[in-house]
Amino acid sequence: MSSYNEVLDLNPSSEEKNGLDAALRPSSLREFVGQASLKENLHVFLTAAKKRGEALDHTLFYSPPGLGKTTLANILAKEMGVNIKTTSGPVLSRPGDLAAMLTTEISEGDILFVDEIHRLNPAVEEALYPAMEDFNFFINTGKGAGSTTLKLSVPKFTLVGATTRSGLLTGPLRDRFGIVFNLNFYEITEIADILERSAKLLNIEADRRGLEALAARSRGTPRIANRLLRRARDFAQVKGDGVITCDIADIAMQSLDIDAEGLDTMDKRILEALIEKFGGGPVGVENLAIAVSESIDTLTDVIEPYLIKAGFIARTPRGRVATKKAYDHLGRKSPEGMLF
Ligand SMILES: Nc1ncnc2c1ncn2[C@@H]1O[C@H](COP(=O)(O)OP(=O)(O)OP(=O)(O)O)[C@@H](O)[C@H]1O
Repeated sequence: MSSYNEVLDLNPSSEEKNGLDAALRPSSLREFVGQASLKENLHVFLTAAKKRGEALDHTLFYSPPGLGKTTLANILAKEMGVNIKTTSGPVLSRPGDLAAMLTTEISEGDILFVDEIHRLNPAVEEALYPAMEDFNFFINTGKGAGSTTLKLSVPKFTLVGATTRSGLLTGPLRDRFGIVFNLNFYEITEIADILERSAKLLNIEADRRGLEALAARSRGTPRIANRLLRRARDFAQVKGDGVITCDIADIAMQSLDIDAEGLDTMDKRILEALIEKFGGGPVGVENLAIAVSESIDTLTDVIEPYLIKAGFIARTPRGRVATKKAYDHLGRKSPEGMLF
């Protein structure tokens, strides 16, 4: 269990993914805010595939959690006018699970969305290669000398994979995706636009400055923004007149221990450890994780990407270092002649 602030914890429960996330998910590329060049390219690839009457090429989305990979997979299905079947790397534990899905639940042109695709079992991953390439699936039956291999044809489907880092995928799997997109953290104005849409859908009253104040603390991440919106609504109803204003946003964020840069106590503990225990670094991620009692995966995939993007931590070949911005943010004097 992560000790990370609940509101900022990016690993959503399945209730959240199927509940709030799903309710607020845009259903067309037009409604999807931000990621301009990705949208433009995706629009071209979708239109071309539709014109040719073919399935879309296998597509990989990678980004830190909560930036819209699942949303885009669903949009692809809607825009192509096909069905989507959703699963995840850890759930597809045996090649037989994949065979069953591809032969009974998927039709020509459909999308198979595999979240956390980097967590596929190697045997399933190997079975996936010929399915992606030639739409064949090989099943081994029996053992030893009596074993045979059955070849099944599967419908021409599109595999859409999602992962937090493309480097987590094996080379052979990555090479089989014709389309690969990285989603970036969103700008504050884009997050404020997303919040405006969410506020309308959830019937929440808010003014633009209030939404911008929330957006500034959302770590460039729509999932966090939508959560902060709901928490701020509680404060607006109890401490104000129901409208989320800048003041209400400030009160809500202070109560949740989220500072003006969107950092919480865990972020600050990481920066403090980096500066105090490791003299500002460089330090390996393993030692940093131990120092703050957090898992290496959560630190590298969930917490650190934003701290790097926001300029608090720099990654060097010798490890992580605290930047001048980190020293300033914590009110510490930075060493003379800092490089970052
Ligand atoms: N560009 C966007 N415009 C509007 N809403 C967005 C956008 N991107 C994400 N969201 C909203 O943010 C929430 C989280 O998005 P989503 O579940 O697609 O993220 P994800 O990258 O798949 O996360 P994870 O990696 O944890 O599975 C959803 O409610 C979604 O509607």
